[in-house]
Amino acid sequence: MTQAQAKRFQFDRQLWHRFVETAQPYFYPVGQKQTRVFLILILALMVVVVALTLFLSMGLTLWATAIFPDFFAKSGKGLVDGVQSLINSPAPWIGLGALAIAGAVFVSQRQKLQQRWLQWLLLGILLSLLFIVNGLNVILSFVFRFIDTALNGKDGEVFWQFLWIYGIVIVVAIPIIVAYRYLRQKLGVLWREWLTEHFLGRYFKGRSYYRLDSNSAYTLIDNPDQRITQDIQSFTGVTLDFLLDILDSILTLISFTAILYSISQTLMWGLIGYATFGTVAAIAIGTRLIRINYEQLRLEANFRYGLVRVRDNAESIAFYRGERLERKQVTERLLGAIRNFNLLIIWQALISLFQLGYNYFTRLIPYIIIAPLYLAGDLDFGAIAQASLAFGMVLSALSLVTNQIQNITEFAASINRLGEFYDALNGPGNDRESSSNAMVDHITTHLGPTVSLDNVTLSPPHSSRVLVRDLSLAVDTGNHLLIMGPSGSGKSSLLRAIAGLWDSGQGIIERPELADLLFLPQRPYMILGTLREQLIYPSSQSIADDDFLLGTLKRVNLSDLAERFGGLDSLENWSSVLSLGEQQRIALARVFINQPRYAILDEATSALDVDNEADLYHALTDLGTTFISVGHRPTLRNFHRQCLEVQAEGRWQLSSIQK
Ligand SMILES: Nc1ncnc2c1ncn2[C@@H]1O[C@H](COP(=O)(O)OP(=O)(O)OP(=O)(O)O)[C@@H](O)[C@H]1O
Repeated sequence: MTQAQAKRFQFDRQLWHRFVETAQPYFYPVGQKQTRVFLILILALMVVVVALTLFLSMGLTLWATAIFPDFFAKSGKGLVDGVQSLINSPAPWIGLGALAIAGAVFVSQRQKLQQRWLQWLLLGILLSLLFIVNGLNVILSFVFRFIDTALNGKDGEVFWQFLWIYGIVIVVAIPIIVAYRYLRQKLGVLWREWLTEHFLGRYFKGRSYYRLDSNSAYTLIDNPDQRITQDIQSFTGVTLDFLLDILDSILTLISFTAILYSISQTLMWGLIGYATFGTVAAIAIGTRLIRINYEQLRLEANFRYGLVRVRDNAESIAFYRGERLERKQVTERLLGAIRNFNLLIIWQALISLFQLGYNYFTRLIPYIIIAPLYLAGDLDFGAIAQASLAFGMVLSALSLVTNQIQNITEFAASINRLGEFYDALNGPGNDRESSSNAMVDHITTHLGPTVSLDNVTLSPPHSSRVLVRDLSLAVDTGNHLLIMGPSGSGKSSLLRAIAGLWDSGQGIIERPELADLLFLPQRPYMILGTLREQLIYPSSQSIADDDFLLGTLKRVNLSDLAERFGGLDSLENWSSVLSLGEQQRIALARVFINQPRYAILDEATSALDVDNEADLYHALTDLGTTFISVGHRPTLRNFHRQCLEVQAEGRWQLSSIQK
């Protein structure tokens, strides 16, 4: 593994940048220095939530005191006094000031936050619910303390009173907790939908899906499908989980550390030291897991793709009776995933060993420290249980990283996969730059009224082999060109260069906008959709009425097709229910329907009989479309005006065809 590769699997700045690049856009535009503003906005949101919760809890306490004055006078005196002194302190004014500042921060960013208010609102509600759940936990810790102490002191009245309070708190808490969980998932789903669209937009823009060449041995981006599906889903879900868990831990720390501090300072400081040690150790062990998790995601995706290929090529495999080899290949992919998984569970076991030791051992500590205080009469009985509860809460808050290290490393792996993908999608030619071909010049494409090539030398990607050297030709309107030559000489490659798919080499290609050209590739491509969508492809909206579509089917000799399958809106797996010749005729029908200025036909009639082929070429000539065809049959010469013969080692010969 190179040093650069090893760097992909560390907790470092690059991982942080990748995380921010992927996570931020849903909430705030990404760009230079924008992350700071984004973090300030999160802080402002927290300030709003804290201030509102402060006012809410003060208001609720005053309201409850007015309704149950006797109870609060007897049992809740401390709380009422606390709230009264809070009201008389500068806290409410500070709260109001903080609210105003936080509000101003949001207002100042309103333009950049356009269409992003829903996510901020949901995040705000989630944070508020989180605060409330935390507050309820603190109340419960006191309720139990009073229950235990009342039991120990045999005070029946107080005992029953607090049992009632417990019941009431639970009735309030359950719907809040359920709403909190629901909203957390809801925000995750909305975010996933947005982020997936965001990636899909880039994946299809500038033909990135082709440029990434994800099935090639040179690719940096394997299995984009898995990155767009599984990686994004886990990214959004886990980011929210972690964000809220971290905030929850901070709140728990603030509320329960105060309780713990009031019971025993030694216990609190010891705990903080212990948790710091645990976190550092967990990160050190966990770093190794990032790479293993990354590999696991890749190998699982390879395995799944192996099976998808079998499904897509079922008929060819069945003809060849290639089951044994296919099964062997799929099994090898499975074994690759299993081997890595075995490594993963060994490391997980090692981490569990550390985590369990860490967690079990600490359970004893509060008793060891608190019991002597109780036995000496310095603490009431309920304080022991409260101290253990507070200790447990603070410990779990401080041990977030230690306890979640496996999930964190899985998360880091998916951040890396998404980050790499994002970089590759955003930087045109990023992957090409890293290839050995980086020094080779590129063919330049200009827009012009007709197709012409000027001194074009063309090579396949990642190769120094020359397919054609210094080729110049012009295909003016109506001056149809036929390209011939031995198999593998570079005929289809020339078409790829005209389409802008390949640009390794030199020279200039002039062509109209791609929207004015229609390429029919060598292997007919049938989309997933209805017969109508099939015919109008690559247009996505209806560009012709039913009569025209049925007339075109007749023109390409498929007049019974619509009837055979139940109309233009019938849905089939067209690539398996149509013969190759029928698929080629559907592809030609697309030329009649879309009526491009140039049709580029790569052996597009190779599966048709000679008469059918002649009919279709005559119809194409009548249409007024200029065509460039690649083919082997000598009869094709009858329909073209010039012929390019591609020969070995980059040589070629251009001649006009005399009628
Ligand atoms: N993605 C690729 N990377 C590297 N080389 C490629 C790639 N695709 C095709 N080639 C090579 O480029 C050469 C030209 O391929 P091309 O498809 O243009 O041949 P062709 O003349 O159209 O052949 P045929 O008549 O058999 O369709 C072939 O030797 C092929 O192996």
